[in-house]
Amino acid sequence: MFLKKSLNLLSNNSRYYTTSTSKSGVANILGKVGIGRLNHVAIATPNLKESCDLYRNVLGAKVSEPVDQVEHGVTTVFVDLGNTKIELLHPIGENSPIQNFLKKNTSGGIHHVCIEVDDINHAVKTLLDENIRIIDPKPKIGAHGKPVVFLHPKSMNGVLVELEEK
Ligand SMILES: C[C@@H](C(=O)O)C(=O)SCCNC(=O)CCNC(=O)[C@H](O)C(C)(C)COP(=O)(O)OP(=O)(O)OC[C@H]1O[C@@H](n2cnc3c(N)ncnc32)[C@H](O)[C@@H]1OP(=O)(O)O
Ligand SMILES: [Co+2]
Repeated sequence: MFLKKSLNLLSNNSRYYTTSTSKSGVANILGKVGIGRLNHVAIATPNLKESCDLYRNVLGAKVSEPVDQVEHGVTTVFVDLGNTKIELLHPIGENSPIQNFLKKNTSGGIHHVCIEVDDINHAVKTLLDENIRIIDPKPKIGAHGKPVVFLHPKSMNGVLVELEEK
C-alpha cells in the first residue's frame, strides 16, 4: 500500500485515494502537479575541484564553471549528461543547508533530485493541500534562473526533492 501510495504520488495522471482527507474534502489527490522530466541529480561534495576534475578529466564530461548561489548557501557546478545533469554542490559557509549532510556523509553523496513542474505555485498549493512538507513554500530563484522549492525528505520516502518550474 505504501509503495502504491508513493507511486501514485509521483504520477501526474493518476488519482489516488488516501485515508486522510485533503482540504477539498474526500481525498482526491494531486490533480495535476504537472510533474515533468528529471532536471538534475545533485551530489554534495567535500571537494568541488576534485569532483570537477573527476567528471571532466576522468569521465570526459562537459563541466561548467563553479557559480556561487549565495541565497542557497552553495556553490554549484553542472555536469552535462545530455538527457539530464549532475549538480555538484559545495557548501558556502557554516550555515549552508548542506553542512549537516556532509558531516554525516564525509565522502559526499547524492543530496537531492530535481524534477521539473509546469507551474510551481500550482504545485506548491496542490502539495500543501496534501500535507506534503515543503521546506519553504515561497519559491526561490534557483541555479537556472527559475523558481524552485524543496519537498522535505520525510514526505518523499527519504529523498529530498527539488521542484523547478519549466
Ligand atoms: C541551487 C539550487 C538549484 O539546484 O537550483 C539547489 O539545489 S540549492 C541546494 C541546497 N539547498 C537545499 O538543500 C535546501 C533544502 N534543504 C534543506 O533545507 C536542508 O538540507 C534539510 C532538508 C531541511 C535538512 O537539513 P539538515 O540536514 O540540517 O537537518 P537534519 O539533519 O535535522 O535532517 C532532518 C532529517 O532529514 C534527513 N535529511 C537531511 N538531508 C537529507 C537529504 N539530502 N536527503 C535525504 N534525507 C535528508 C536527515 O537524515 C534527518 O533525518 P532523520 O531525522 O531520520 O535523521
Ligand atoms: Co538543485
